[in-house]
Amino acid sequence: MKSVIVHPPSQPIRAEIRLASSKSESNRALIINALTQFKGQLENLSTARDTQTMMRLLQSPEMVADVLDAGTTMRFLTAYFAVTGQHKIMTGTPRMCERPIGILVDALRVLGATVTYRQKEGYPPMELNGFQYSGQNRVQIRGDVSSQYISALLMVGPLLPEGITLELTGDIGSRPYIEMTLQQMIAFGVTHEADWETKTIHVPAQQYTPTQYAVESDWSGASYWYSLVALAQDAEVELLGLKENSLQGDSAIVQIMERMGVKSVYTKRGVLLTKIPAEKAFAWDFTDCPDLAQTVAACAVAAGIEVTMTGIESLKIKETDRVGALQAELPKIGGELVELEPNHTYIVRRKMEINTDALTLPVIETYDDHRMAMAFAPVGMAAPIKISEPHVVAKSYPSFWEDLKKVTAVD
Ligand SMILES: O=C(O)C1=C[C@@H](OP(=O)(O)O)[C@@H](O)[C@H](O)C1
Ligand SMILES: C=C(OP(=O)(O)O)C(=O)O
Repeated sequence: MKSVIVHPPSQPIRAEIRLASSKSESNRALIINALTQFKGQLENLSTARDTQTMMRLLQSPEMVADVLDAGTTMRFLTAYFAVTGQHKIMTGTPRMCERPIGILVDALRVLGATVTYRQKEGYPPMELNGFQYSGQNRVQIRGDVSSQYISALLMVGPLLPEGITLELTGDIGSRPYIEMTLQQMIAFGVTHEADWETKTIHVPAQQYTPTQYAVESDWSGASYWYSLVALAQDAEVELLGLKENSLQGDSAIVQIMERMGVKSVYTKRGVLLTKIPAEKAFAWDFTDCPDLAQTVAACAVAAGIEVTMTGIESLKIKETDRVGALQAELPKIGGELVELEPNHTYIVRRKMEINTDALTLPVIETYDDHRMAMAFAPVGMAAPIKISEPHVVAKSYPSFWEDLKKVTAVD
């Protein structure tokens, strides 16, 4: 289908939604379980394409590992195949081949991996050609480009003869994802010492213990439901399978949405979202939760809330340049994302009322980015909205449109 239209609901929304499970947790669990020779038992793995791709490539005897557009799959598998000495060619979609990987490859080379770039230095595709431990287990690595490089190295760290010591340099982005990695390693019996003052993480050499591990629902996917409740006239939604003490940093959506008009109450089955009054303006730092930025930006414009956003630099190297994509698409719903301080502080706000004329509906382009589609869909609660290339959601939340159809018309 080329596009879908999301219509405002014709009646109050009362719904229970079983979310997709977290692709971040799933992809870590799969790598770690592979390092137990697949002896553990993983439950509730995500149906996300990124996770399905990870499962397929972990089992595949083929030399070419095509990760499609899955960042974690590319970064985690590169470290896994490199350190386990497998001969592989790592590649992906054209966009994946524009997403940098040099920082991870440099670190793997320090440890003893043989890696060659097949096209452009620092970017996929690359060829992995064996591993011989260099005797050097202390690696300096930038923390401000992608935490996925750090997670990838931590997970293979216990296999190295002397473990691994990572010294993170610069600011640390997406830190909760690093902590998620460390917590999942603990769940499989692997210990570490992390000193966040000196930004040093040490994982001694040791073995993973096969474990039964159940993946939580996806808080990033939950964020679209929060936005929907914020924007609908009358809505109560229970999201099943979420926990108060989550490993996922995107559970910060609870605090953000408390300011945008949604109250969260944890239930036995998940979390119940209800409406409360919203603030008119507030500031939020997205350094720890970059995947929430698009949800908040689209919701802010539709709700008429002014949000000062920082910590969104990493958005430029994700599935698309998400800052550019928001700047191109928000004006179609009457909003703008303005850069106040170069590459640092942005403001997102409404400039004019949303167009509700069915004949001239705004068409939101999605740039092969699942989060562009899902972030703009809830705007349909306020006025009809057309979303282009809706199939993009398959990357993380394949049943998104079916779930949305439980509460409103989508055609
Ligand atoms: O480790 C992970 O599972 C992820 C880390 C984040 O990426 P960065 O570390 O590149 O910000 C996040 O944006 C991505 O969706 C998933
Ligand atoms: C950035 C994302 O994923 P990845 O980096 O794993 O492709 C995302 O899911 O928003």
